[in-house]
Amino acid sequence: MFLVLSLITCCVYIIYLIFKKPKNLPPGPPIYALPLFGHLLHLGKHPQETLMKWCQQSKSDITHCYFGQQLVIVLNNYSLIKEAFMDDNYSARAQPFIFEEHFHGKGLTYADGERWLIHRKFAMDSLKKVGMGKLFLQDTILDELTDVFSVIDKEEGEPLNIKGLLTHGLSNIICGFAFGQRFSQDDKKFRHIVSLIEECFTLGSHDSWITIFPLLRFIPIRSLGGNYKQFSKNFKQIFSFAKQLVEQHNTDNDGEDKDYIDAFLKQAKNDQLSQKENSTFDMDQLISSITNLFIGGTETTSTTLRWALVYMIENAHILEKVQQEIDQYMLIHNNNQLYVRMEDKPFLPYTTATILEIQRCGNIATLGGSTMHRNLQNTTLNGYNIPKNSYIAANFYAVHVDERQFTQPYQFDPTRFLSDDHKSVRRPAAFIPFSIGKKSCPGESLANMELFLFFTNLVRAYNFHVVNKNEQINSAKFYHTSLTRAPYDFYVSFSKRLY
Ligand code: HEM
Repeated sequence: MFLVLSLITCCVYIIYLIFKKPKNLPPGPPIYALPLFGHLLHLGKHPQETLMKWCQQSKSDITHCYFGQQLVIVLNNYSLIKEAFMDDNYSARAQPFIFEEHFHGKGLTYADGERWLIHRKFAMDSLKKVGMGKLFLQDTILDELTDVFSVIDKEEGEPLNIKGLLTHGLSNIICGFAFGQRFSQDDKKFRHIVSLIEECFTLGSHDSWITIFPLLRFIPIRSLGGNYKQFSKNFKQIFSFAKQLVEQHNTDNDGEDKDYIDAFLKQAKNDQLSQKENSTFDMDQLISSITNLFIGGTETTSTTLRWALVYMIENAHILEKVQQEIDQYMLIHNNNQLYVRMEDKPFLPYTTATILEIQRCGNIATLGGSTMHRNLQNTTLNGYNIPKNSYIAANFYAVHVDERQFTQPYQFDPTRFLSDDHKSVRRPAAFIPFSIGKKSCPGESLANMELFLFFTNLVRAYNFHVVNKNEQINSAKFYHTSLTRAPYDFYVSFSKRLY
């Protein structure tokens, strides 16, 4: 009898936990949350688009839903995202199982509180010292571009999937200036690591079965484990690559810090010598931070550049205008210069506006990667209660197609970023591909430099086309959403331009 009563009590308690709902939450979606699964099964292939639709249906820019049992508050407009992300209360990171399991709250992206504050500042300061955001870094980027061009030249006329090539070049930039080592395009081991990162971006997803039922990973049935096993295997190899970077580092350097690893190891030594209690400068923290910077600084920029190719192929008249602007400017002002450089940027407003429009339409930041926040205290937003430890999802996609901010948002039109006389660039506040607030992307200045130098020089040097245009390229359909919103693989052939 006692056993039966205990069982009934347990069941009632579990049902209570499943159905208990905090009071005065933002409106919910038009679909009921399923026990255990929440709304995950209804999010579809492109969650940010579904969430935007749910917001529109509930006529509210803020809604709630459940990823499994986890309450998620979705912010669908710029002012709500700004209000939340400027507030320290929202500065913690969501910890989906697949990341928590690998980072254990260490590194830059998945650390919280004091640890995150210390290491975010340390990383920003030391990366700035070695070049991030500084003009001299462009020479490193242009060296990498030279290598990318030499591979394109070898393949001239042949269909080429530029993804691996771009990702390799961009990883090398962060590896070279931040970690003190670069790898040639022929380096098979590095190529392999880069391909693992690319694969992680496709495999990692917030809505896998493992996220809802982490214990499933112990059941040896492949379909239940989903992509998790491969994702985890890849991550372990990337961590071990980061470890090698540290081990191969020359630690006898007492002079100027040459890179981020140098600066970190020196700080760790100082903390040890001064017997600092609770120092967070340990090996796990270093390896996790390197992995965050390496992964964060690689696929994101490469995916944006692949969107650039997609939009330029779809909008040939815009590509022509960009090429004309660059050709005319370089012919008159910098005829002897091999490459377009950062100093030329103010004189290329149409080209710069085109890059911004590629970022707005490409919308690579999704909810599945490192973009969801978590609030540390119970609070209110827009008059609604936001319980402590909710996941806060900024729907950047919804912001960038919000008609109140961008007229005719589904049209690819760089002139929206130009002043009335088309002579300078204007950036509306609601353009936030790198997010806003204290947790916004620390790699923004590096990414902007890479995008400008890679894009301008690529379209100046080459024309490109797809062999099977109709089948392969379609910005409205031809993409997948996982850790980033990225075009499917496609092949283009390049031909050299005369300029
Ligand atoms: C086009 C390229 C890029 C885009 C669109 C992008 C976008 C973003 C976004 C939206 C976030 C989340 C911000 C938030 O939580 O509010 C983020 C975080 C982050 N990004 Fe980027 N990113 C790019 C390139 C880079 C690069 C080049 C690096 C490396 C230097 C990098 C490193 C990181 C790191 C470490 C974080 C986590 C920051 C933290 O939690 O404090 N990203 N990025």
